[in-house]
Amino acid sequence: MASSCSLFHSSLSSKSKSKFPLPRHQNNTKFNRPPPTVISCTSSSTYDPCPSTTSSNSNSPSPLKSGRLADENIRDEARRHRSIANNTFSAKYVPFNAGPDSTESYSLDEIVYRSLSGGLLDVQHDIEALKKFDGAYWRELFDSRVGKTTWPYGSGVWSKKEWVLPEIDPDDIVSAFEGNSNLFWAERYGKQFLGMNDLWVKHCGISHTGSFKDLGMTVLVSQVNRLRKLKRPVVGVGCASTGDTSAALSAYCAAAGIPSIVFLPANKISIAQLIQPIANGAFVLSIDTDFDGCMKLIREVTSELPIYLANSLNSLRLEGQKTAAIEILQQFDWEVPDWVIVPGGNLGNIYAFYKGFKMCQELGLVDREPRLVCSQAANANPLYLCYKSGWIQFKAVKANTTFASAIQIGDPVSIDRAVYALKNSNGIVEEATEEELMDAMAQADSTGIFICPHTGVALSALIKLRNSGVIAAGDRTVVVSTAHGLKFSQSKVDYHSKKIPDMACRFANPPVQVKADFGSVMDVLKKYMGNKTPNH
Ligand SMILES: Cc1ncc(COP(=O)(O)O)c(C=O)c1O
Ligand SMILES: N[C@@H](CCOP(=O)(O)O)C(=O)O
Repeated sequence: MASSCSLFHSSLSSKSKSKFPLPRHQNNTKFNRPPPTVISCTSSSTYDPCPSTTSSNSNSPSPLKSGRLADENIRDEARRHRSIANNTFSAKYVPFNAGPDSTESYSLDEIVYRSLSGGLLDVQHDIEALKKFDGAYWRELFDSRVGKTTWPYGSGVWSKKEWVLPEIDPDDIVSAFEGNSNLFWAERYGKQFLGMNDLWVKHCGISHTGSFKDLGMTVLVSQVNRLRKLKRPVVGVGCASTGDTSAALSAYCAAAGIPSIVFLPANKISIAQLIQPIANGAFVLSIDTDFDGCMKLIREVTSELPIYLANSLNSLRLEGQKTAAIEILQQFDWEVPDWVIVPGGNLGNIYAFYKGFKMCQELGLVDREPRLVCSQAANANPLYLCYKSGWIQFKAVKANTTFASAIQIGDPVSIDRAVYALKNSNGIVEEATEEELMDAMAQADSTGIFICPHTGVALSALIKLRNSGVIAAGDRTVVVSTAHGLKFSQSKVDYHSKKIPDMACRFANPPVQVKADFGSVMDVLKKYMGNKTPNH
């Protein structure tokens, strides 16, 4: 979108003591409540998902107040505890939605993105091993790790490590303690604009690089770190991006000292997004095409060169992203909301949410799943069109320019995953015009939220479903905010400048130009205050 900001020429411009040691799954006993004892370091056949503070070395320096030894950092500490852990959980790649007869599978240490038939892959966990622990066990384990700095559980993703990458050594993990993002009650927005009392925004954009992509990228880059230590041929990690995947990839790679290569569609992402990989030292290619063109190129390149593919075609990413769903349940004290609304582009995230909710139900943490809504920009709406055809026909589209630039995607790689997630959650797909999404963003911002345009797309879906009565006033509804509004400030500048062609910008709030003298300022303020009533 062209920038027209004449109005803005000035300054607008555990150390947790092992709470749950020694589940007795070796003899198949279902472990309902954590026993009160502390883990024994001599027990070689036990698994301690939550490391204790007990030192395995009696000659070690005495613990600091924090429980860490005097010369230890948090990684050292995790390493010391690792000797007492015997991991019994595992995961592997299988063809996505494979039938019960399929025997095709791959170790997560293999470099593979597609099944033999060319279809998508999925990370399949050993659910039977996880089921040896009941829902109460998992709920309490996950709850016990929130708000700590214990490596790696201080991360909202790695606090669910057993369900994410159970076999990775904590020493290989690359984490910025992502996740644990704010789920906030949109009280005024809900009441004023939608007559709702139980509307929530899951702020995944309040994150290390400003979007939900951090959740998946910590997992992918950690696995790459492991692969490189295993001497697998991975010289660098690459992605095509509309700006958020590239930001996350470059940051996590930079933290681990791994080269990153990003393919960006020239002039189609925000300045804030563009500068992120540049600043993080990625090799940035600005390519004269759109995202779908970049995606095609990176797929070709990664099949020729030892560059590991970091887009969500790679199912590892979704293992991290699914933790946002688990987190939502956790934040509601394991109560299930009625609706979760997610903006969709390449369509990995809607499946990740489905998978997170599904695992919680399957493993007994909750008894049902929410209904999912995926919302697209009308200018890039292939999933919406497929839904409207009764799921009969999917056709890629040429994505047109949208203020929701991170979802300007016409040929989503995870279309099959998205259709599966929506069909199995009694889901709905909606779309939003440019005016709808920008108005929704402006209204939400006016209640103090400051969302990105993609979240405006999700809110537009909510508005439509409320107006049609599909979502009821009392339904507990979560809108997933996928990126930080500050990454997309130019779209807000354009809107509040009222300079967007063919858009009324009904909720614009342009600044008032005023002379630098007391009288002029007083005149303007009196006029402004005359319209307000005192609120006693
Ligand atoms: C900010 C933002 N919101 C939503 C999405 C859509 O996520 P997905 O591609 O997983 O559908 C993306 C990326 O595509 C994004 O960057
Ligand atoms: N919005 C994404 C598009 C690519 O999605 P991915 O999840 O497949 O990496 C981005 O920011 O690049």
